[in-house]
Amino acid sequence: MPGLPVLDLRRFRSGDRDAFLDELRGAARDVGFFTVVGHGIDPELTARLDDEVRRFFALPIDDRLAIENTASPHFRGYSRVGTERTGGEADQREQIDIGPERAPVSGEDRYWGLVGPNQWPPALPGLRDAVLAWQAEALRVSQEILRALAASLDQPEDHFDRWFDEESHLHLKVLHYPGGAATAQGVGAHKDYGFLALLRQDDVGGLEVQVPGADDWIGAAPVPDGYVVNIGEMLEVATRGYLTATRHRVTSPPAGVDRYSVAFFLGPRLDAVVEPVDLPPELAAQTGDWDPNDDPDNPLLAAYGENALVGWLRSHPTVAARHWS
Ligand SMILES: O=C(O)CCC(=O)C(=O)O
Ligand SMILES: [Fe+2]
Repeated sequence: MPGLPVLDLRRFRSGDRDAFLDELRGAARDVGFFTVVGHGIDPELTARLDDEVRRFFALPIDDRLAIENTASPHFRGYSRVGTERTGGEADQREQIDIGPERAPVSGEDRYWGLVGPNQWPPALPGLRDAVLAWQAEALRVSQEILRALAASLDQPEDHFDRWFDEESHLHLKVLHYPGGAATAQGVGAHKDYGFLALLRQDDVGGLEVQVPGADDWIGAAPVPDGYVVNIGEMLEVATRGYLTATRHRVTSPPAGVDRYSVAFFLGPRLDAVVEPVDLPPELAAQTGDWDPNDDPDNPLLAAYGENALVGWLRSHPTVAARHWS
């Protein structure tokens, strides 16, 4: 089974830059997924993160439920196996949703209600530190990848930078997929919103990607110290479909095997409205008749915040009913 393309990020700042950008553009268009090595994230930091994540999911259920997301109008905190839904079906994973550490704000548009504090587990004080340190590194690496993508489309490197100030809507998920779950749907098929996602996965496997134009799914095989990167819907919109937000899913591990992952989503400011990238003519000629609203179940809306909120309301109905009705 072919895996994902592997790209060494160090080539972006080297004499090999042009060849790297060609490969990056090809991977981001043809697959929408690739594995990045040469990212510079300290393996000791990653090991500390992995350790805290495993400890969290090993806590007694009451300690996990102490930060249940139903207490948070901002969709932050823990959710039990089966409570998150994708494609109308329960996902067989438990998780913590974490966002930027900020106080609530008010604003005319309802999506400002997504801004607010995180919940951290009192029973595991080390988790906060490890997650926030890793989040800063994930932000650094994903912004570097976004700059490389901009350059690969013949734009100035800093083309997207203005959306990513201190109010950017970053999102991180700490995930556990238990083995032998009630169904094979670890997480159902979906695309990610935002610009990019960066994923730390263990060596179990189970992430599968539906390459555009193909019906079958390919496994995103784990690469030691590699991070899986995928294109989000905002980048697909911004490039009129030149870059591809690819559908993906996770199949539950077999009985007796647990899978852990941490996903980081690079989201812009909530009020960011994506403007089309002025693609060079030879790339624009390949976008054809792309239509942002061709999927009626998943309309791509103009303001990022509205797009994000629709996703949250759909995937967490209990939080939606309690805080957003
Ligand atoms: O856990 C994974 O490997 C992927 C998770 C994912 O796709 C998501 O949460 O959006
Ligand atoms: Fe995803």
